[in-house]
Amino acid sequence: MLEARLAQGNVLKKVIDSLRDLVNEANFEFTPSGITLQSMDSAHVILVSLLLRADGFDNYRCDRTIPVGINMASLSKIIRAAANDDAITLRADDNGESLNLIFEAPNAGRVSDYELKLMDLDVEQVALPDMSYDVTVRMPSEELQRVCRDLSAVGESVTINATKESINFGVKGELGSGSIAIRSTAPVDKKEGVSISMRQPADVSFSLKFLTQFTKATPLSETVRLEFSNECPMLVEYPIGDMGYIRFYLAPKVDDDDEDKMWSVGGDIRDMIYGLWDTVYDLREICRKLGTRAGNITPSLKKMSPPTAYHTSPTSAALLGHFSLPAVQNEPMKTYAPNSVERIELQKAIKEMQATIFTKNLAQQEVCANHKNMLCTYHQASPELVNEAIDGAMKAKAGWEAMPFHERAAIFLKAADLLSGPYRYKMMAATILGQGKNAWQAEIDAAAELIDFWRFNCAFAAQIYSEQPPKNSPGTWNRVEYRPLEGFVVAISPFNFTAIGGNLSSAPALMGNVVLWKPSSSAILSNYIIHNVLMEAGLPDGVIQFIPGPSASTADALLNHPALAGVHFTGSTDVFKKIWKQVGNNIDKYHSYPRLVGETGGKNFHFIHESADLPNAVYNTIRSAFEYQGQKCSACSRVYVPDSIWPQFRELLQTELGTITQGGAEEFTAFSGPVVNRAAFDKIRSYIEFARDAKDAKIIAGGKYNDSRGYFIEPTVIETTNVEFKTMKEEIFGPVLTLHIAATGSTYALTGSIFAKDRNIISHASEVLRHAAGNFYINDKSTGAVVGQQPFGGARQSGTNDKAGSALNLYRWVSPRSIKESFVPLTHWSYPSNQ
Ligand SMILES: NC(=O)c1ccc[n+]([C@@H]2O[C@H](COP(=O)([O-])OP(=O)(O)OC[C@H]3O[C@@H](n4cnc5c(N)ncnc54)[C@H](O)[C@@H]3O)[C@@H](O)[C@H]2O)c1
Ligand SMILES: N[C@@H](CCC=O)C(=O)O
Repeated sequence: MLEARLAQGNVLKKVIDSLRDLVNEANFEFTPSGITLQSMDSAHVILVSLLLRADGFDNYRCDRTIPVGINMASLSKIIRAAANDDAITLRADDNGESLNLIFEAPNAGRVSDYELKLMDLDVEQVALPDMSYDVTVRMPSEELQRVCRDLSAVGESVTINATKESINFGVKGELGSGSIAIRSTAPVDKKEGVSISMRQPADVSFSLKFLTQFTKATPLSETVRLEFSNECPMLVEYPIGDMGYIRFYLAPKVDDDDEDKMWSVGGDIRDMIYGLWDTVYDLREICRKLGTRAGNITPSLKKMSPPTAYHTSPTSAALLGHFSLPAVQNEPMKTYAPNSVERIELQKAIKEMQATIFTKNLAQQEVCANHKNMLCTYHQASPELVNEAIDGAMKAKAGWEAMPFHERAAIFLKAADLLSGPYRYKMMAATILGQGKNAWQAEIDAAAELIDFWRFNCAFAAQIYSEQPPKNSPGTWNRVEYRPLEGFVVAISPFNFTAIGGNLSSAPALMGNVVLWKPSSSAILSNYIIHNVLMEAGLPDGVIQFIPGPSASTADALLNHPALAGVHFTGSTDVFKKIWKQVGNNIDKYHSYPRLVGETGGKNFHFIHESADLPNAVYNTIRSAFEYQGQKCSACSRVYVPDSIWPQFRELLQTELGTITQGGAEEFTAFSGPVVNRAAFDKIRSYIEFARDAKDAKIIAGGKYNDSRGYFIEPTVIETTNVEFKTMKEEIFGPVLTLHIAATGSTYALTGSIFAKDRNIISHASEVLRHAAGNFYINDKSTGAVVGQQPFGGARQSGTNDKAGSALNLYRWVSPRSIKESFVPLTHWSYPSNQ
């Protein structure tokens, strides 16, 4: 139910008058806090936004949001019947079928009652970014009206620029040209006169027709505010007393020669606004690239509505029950067999992504199976922007920390369901195209594992929160509270698992931390989709800040900040060591000791005993070494085969490798695909060439590569007689396997497998290899850990072994507080022994 009364009904008349020619049909929203309207013209050149606050009405009551679809011409006809000094009352029922307009003469001698039929409109709403512009001008609204009227006589478009002294309007047309300069007469903080504030110059060009139409709002306000930056929609705002405003946004004129320019999208204001959102994290960076200045959209940070006020309202933080989470199960995996529904849906998603995402310019993430195509354009954060993102996260911290656990968990459980359902194929398509996985590998990673991370982590977190001291002395109550860390957590993720990006960022967030997430430049699109899914699931703005950027400078900005409380890293050993050293060097700067969690490289082994089931050992070795082109940290890259079974092992391996198919995203039957990028291709190739030239090694399978279309490298097997051979020790991270007949130790200790039937051997190997692998397999391949089944992580140079997908990992993101409460007051300070 809405009832809104305005004694000065004339204001409403003027509002409708100013909108009449610009808006045909629109949804007004009547909300408890006021009336709003947003409308865009059909050509998407202008956007109108109206706000009338509830407290500006003499009487206002609205219990819930009611969208009211109105034909403006009809409304305008009715409202014209109100005299200028009439009071106007608007009344609408919840059913939204009609709107009553009641006009009362001042002495109540006349009361007119009209009923306007409402429409059911499906109108697109655009979320408007809160940006600040390079130039802000406040001037008398009549002056702007005059400028538009005068210049319209000469031409159709107006150029506007400003100096500190004046704002200048110029026009050119068939009959000649003209210009008007309006001088600055007042300081910026004064309401009268003309004031100009300028961060940097801007020179913009707009349609005069629309600008002139905007000036129909002149009777509403003595002043008007113009805000503009190059290549951005201009804002023209007429305040409506203290009650609200009418804002007009106008797309700049498009220069036809300029089609390749990022924002010259046919002058479409909707696309521009979406563009602003898309780039909200790094707008200034793009602008710098474009040689333009779009002012400082304060990145994601402004996008943040004020943090949800859990911390300000004691009742909203009340937890009035111990909620059991829904039981969690591993995500059932789909098979992608020929003609299955999932195969058809995934093929469709891959096609759609290829059709809509490839761009011809500013490309950064390639399609690795066809590197001429770019998967997405993305923009990199500058160090200043990273600092703003940190500030934004820190602003969101209090509200997030205070949100009860079951509310936080609900967000991640919902994200899991969104990914299991509507986002599954889109996420997989981005992983397939951008990171070079085939359907099954993408299913394992981008669907199942990430869903499992989100669901199981909620269950692990619930288990942690329920762990309480087992004992209480008489008259006391002991409790433990699992506080998030003081400061922010940095997540730095690798290219090779979409799920890892999602877990690195969301595990600390689930425990109440705010997170700055720097994704890998080779996994941008899939990781961006993860962020979108989390936002759609209800993650409050600012809690996880997604900040793609150049590795070193972004990491520097993050790691040098005094509020750094933790690093959740997965990637290569060298990079993690660098991070560790950097944190060590900065130790005096930080407010606390940052937690360092890093899962890093591996040199994973298959140990084949002569009692092994040979085909099982060979097939598992092929899967582990060559699925996803050996680009799993767990991939087998060295195999020990005793002399006695070597000929049979070798023969079967070579025969099977001869049947392996290789291809790109759409080739569902291909077992093997491309490696991720040029750097990986070159690195792997150099190892193959090293082996080809070596005296103590020979290539016994594969060894060819081709980067003419995508980064393809054949599954390659090197046999060596040197147990210390380079490819036996260094992580190659590609489809290259080295075989030797004797085992040796390694600085890495991530995964490893023993293949044997002899139980004594299995038992003995498990014993002696205890520290050789954080994930140890018996008669199974060294890859493919499943969340909730085999917590994952390695030791030695392979990482801190904090076991992703387990409670062990989540413990790293909390700082427990022990609380003891005494119920019985002391009656004296002395102890009995003092008597
Ligand atoms: N142990 C595990 O659980 C696990 C899982 C997946 C991948 N990995 C390892 O990751 C590596 C492959 O992934 P990758 O190529 O993306 O790794 P990488 O080390 O090149 O990059 C990982 C992340 O670190 C960032 N980075 C690069 N240089 C940096 C610097 N100087 N400071 C801070 N950050 C920097 C990258 O931009 C990326 O986001 C392999 O070594 C693999 O074994 C390990
Ligand atoms: N957890 C994955 C590896 C992740 C690293 O790339 C596996 O067990 O294969």
